[in-house]
Amino acid sequence: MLEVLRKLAKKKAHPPICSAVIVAAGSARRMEGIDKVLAPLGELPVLVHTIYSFQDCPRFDEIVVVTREDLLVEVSRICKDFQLDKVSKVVVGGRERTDSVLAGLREVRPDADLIAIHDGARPLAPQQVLEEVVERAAETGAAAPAIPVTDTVKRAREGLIEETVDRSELWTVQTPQVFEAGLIRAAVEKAAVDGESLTDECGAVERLGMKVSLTTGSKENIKITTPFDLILGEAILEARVRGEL
Ligand SMILES: Nc1ccn([C@@H]2O[C@H](COP(=O)(O)OP(=O)(O)OP(=O)(O)O)[C@@H](O)[C@H]2O)c(=O)n1
Ligand SMILES: C[C@](O)(CO)[C@H](O)COP(=O)(O)O
Repeated sequence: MLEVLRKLAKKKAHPPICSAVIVAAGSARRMEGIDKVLAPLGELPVLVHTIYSFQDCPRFDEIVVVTREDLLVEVSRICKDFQLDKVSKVVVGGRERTDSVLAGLREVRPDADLIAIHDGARPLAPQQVLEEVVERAAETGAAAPAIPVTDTVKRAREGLIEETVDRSELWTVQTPQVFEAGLIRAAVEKAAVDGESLTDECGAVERLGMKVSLTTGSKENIKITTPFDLILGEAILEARVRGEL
């Protein structure tokens, strides 16, 4: 089935229509009271950096932003004020990540060939990461950026090491994760029906028994998870201004 879709996509005269769903409807429990998607990073809110990455990337035709109900008006205003004209919809997410992804998928244009799911809390994804992951997904149907684990990894219980885990096959996976439109819709809908709580969308596709290709991630593509990540984000932006990154 996937093979057939792939061949059909290749036959299309146009480059794949690509939509991005940016999920920003979380409650930022690990941020010690900071509303991370609206927190300032450099001169701009985190979410504006995130949306700009996709606005600037010629591969993307449309952006759907998923937000919390209490931020709907503010996020819609921000998209207008910053002239983020690829944003076609701003919609309300749900309690679990999967609910938010589903809410976004429902608003994606029906003729999209590829859909990228990206964390609103990843504001600094380099263009090269976006380009490569879209290109690979167009070839294989599913791709995600990742970086190899470099620390030694231990499995521990109650503060005591039980074993050293072989890290040679371990990767930390990032977003955007890009999929053929039919595949990601089917995978996330099934995860929701099954009540699966997933931390990323590759997980939903893996559960269908499908393979996801890894592409080159970036250490700059941090996820703002704790307040310390805002300090890291500022340092990355400053290094970019100095031309060091
Ligand atoms: N129900 C949810 C949960 C998460 N997200 C989004 O998924 C991304 C990655 O999630 P995470 O970093 O865990 O964000 P939060 O869920 O907000 O953080 P926490 O787990 O600390 O509460 C974020 O952009 C977040 O807004 C979402 O849209 N809807
Ligand atoms: C999707 C993700 O960013 C990939 O690394 C990550 O799994 C999100 O995890 P979180 O627990 O919701 O922060």
